[in-house]
This record gives sequence, structure tokens and C-alpha cells, in this order.
Amino acid sequence: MRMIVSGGGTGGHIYPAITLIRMIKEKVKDCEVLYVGTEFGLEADIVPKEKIAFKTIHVKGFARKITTENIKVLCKSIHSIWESKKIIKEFNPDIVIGTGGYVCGPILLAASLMGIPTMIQEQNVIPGITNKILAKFVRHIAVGYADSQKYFHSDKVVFTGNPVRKEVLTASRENGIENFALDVNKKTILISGGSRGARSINNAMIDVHAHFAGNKEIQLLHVTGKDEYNGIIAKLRRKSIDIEKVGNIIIKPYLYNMPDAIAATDLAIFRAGAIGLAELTARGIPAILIPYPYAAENHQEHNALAMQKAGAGIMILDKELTGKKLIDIINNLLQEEGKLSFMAKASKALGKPNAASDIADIAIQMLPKA
Ligand SMILES: CC(=O)N[C@H]1[C@@H](OP(=O)(O)OP(=O)(O)OC[C@H]2O[C@@H](n3ccc(=O)[nH]c3=O)[C@H](O)[C@@H]2O)O[C@H](CO)[C@@H](O)[C@@H]1O
Repeated sequence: MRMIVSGGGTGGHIYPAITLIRMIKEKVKDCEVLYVGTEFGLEADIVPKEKIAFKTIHVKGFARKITTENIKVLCKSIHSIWESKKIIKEFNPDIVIGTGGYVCGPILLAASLMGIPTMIQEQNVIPGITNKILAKFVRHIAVGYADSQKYFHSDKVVFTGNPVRKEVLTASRENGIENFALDVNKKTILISGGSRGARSINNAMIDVHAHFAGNKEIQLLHVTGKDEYNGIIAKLRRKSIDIEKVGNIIIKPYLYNMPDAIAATDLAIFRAGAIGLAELTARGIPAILIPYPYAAENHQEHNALAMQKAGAGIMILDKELTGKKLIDIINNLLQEEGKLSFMAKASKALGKPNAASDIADIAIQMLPKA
């Protein structure tokens, strides 16, 4: 079997693609994969590290209004369809899968026009513009949220949930606690602003750390994002918080073992990126969510609302976020008997741990019958 996969820009489009590739390779022997991305997206860094063959096309995203820049982009897009056709002819795939980001546009469009079976995966409640356009051409659309089915033709759309990497499902709490040298008797709060960190969450956390430093019941594992780490450490120092001494605060720039951290977590404070939320719900972890306010069509707020509506999360708007608000919510959740475990159950009920396997099955059944 030969398969082209495309998806790029942010981790939220790339990790689902990698999860699907791994899952399909587990299910189909002799599966040859080519990943198509752009040279400037995060995929150019992540995909070759996964030892997956990688090729690039030249394509840029559209601004959401008519500009001369957009006309240039349109010309580039036409060229990129030609580039895509060339790659497809050379690789000769049986199927083509897209996981979002504008790089998917030309490759999925070209494949569909060439009569090759295609599918896309949409992670967010509000679909991205590329997937909205591609939906008219592809054969199947697997969506992460029940609420986004309404944007697509009912004959094509399947609600599968978002693919979650296997390690998130298999990591054990004991290992997580051990790997981060956490205290087994304390509740763990994991704070993360997505793959690049979130300044407003980091800043609000300074007061939260000051409040809970040395607390006997909770411990805080705070992932700042690589660019923000030094600034946050300096701010904590100015508040005279000595992380070495207080014993219940861990600050990290980035986690390469996020599944271990999630496994050890009792409460998360997160942005509302779709894959981060899929990982939390796959493990049944309740969350305080602060959606990134500038995501396209404010889709993170809709992702967060879906979790809040189910009783699995509490949303705070970025413009209303303060340290005091976080402290009050944390105290309330920890003091109100049964509240956290009720939210954990609601989170687990939302989780779709089989999503990757289900999406892989849809892809595999598109293969031409031998
Ligand atoms: C700013 C923006 O538009 N972000 C979008 C991007 O999310 P973005 O890539 O920021 O966030 P997601 O939560 O979707 O995915 C982040 C991934 O990175 C991993 N991780 C993160 C931090 C870390 O230290 N270690 C680590 O491994 C997480 O476990 C997860 O697998 O794509 C998502 C899926 O389309 C969208 O919902 C988000 O709105």
C-alpha cells in the first residue's frame, strides 16, 4: 500500500497526521508513506525526525480579505497544484489523507481530481477554511467534534473524535509521578499553553505559584513554552519564590514526555487546542480552559465550550484571566467534595480513545479491492 499524508503549520495538524500514519502502519503491512508539507512549517522539523519520507510544495495561506498579496498567493496556489500532481504521479499513492493547514489544499485537490481516494480529518469545532473547501472534493471527512458534523455533507462526514497518540493512552500514573519526581500524596495540576506556550496563562500563573508555594495538598507542573521560560523564572525570582526550596512547583520550557505528565495529572490548566483537549479527555482529566482568542474564527473558544457544556471543563476568557480567578477556581474545585471526580467522569465520557484506530479503518477501506 502507498499513502500520501499532508498536514502542517502547527503541532495541532502535524501530530494527528503522525498518529494516523503510525496506526495505519500497524494495521497494514508494507505501507509506504510520503508526507507532503512546506519547508517553513513545523512539519519540516518534526516529520523527518519521525523517519517519514518528506517532500515540500510551495504554498502560502490566504489572508481572509481581498488583497494584492492574496492574488500572488492564488498564483502560487495554482503552481502548487501542478507541483502536487507531479509528486502524486511520481509516488503513485493508493490513498491521500489530509489533516488540515493550507498545505493540504493543493495536494488533496490534485489527488481528488486525479481520481485517487481521499479523506480529511478536521480537529476543531469550527472547521478551517482549507478543509471547508476540500470537503467538496474528498471522499470522507472524519471530525473531532460532534458539533462540527453540521458543516459537512452528511454522506461524507463521520464523527470519530480526534486521533490521540498511543503513549497518551498507555502512560501510567506511577511512571508519570516518578519521572517528574512528584509527590504521590498531592494532587497534580498541569499547566500548558499548547505547543508554543501562552503568555497570558504564564503571567497569571505567577500569582498562583506565589499563593500555592509550599502547599501540602497540591503540586504544580507548569510548562511555559520555550520562548517564555527564562522570563517566567525571572519573575518568580523577583517574587522571592525559590522553586528549589518550595518543593511543590516544577517549571519546564517544553515537555517531550507530555503523555507521562498527563497521566500524573488531576487537573489541567490549558489553552483549548483540539489535540491537547483530545489527550485530556482520552484520560478523563478535568480542565480549566483559557482559549487562545486569536485562533481562526475563534475556534478555540468553541472547543472549550464543548468541554464546559459537558461538565468536564471551566472556561475563562483570556481577557478576563487573572491569577486570583485561577486561585479561586482551583480552591473551589479542590474543596468541594466530589466536584473534581464528577468533572473527571464527564471528561472521560467525552474522550474518544479509539479515534485513531477508527479513522485508520476509514482510510484502509478506501483502498482499491485486490
Ligand atoms: C494557535 C492555534 O491556532 N493553535 C491551533 C493548533 O494547536 P496547538 O498545536 O497549539 O495545540 P494542540 O493542543 O492542538 O496540540 C498540541 C500538541 O503538542 C503537544 N505538546 C504541547 C506542549 C508540550 O510541552 N509538549 C507537547 O508534546 C500536546 O501534547 C499536543 O499533542 O492546532 C489545533 C488543532 O487544529 C487547534 O485546535 C489550535 O487552535
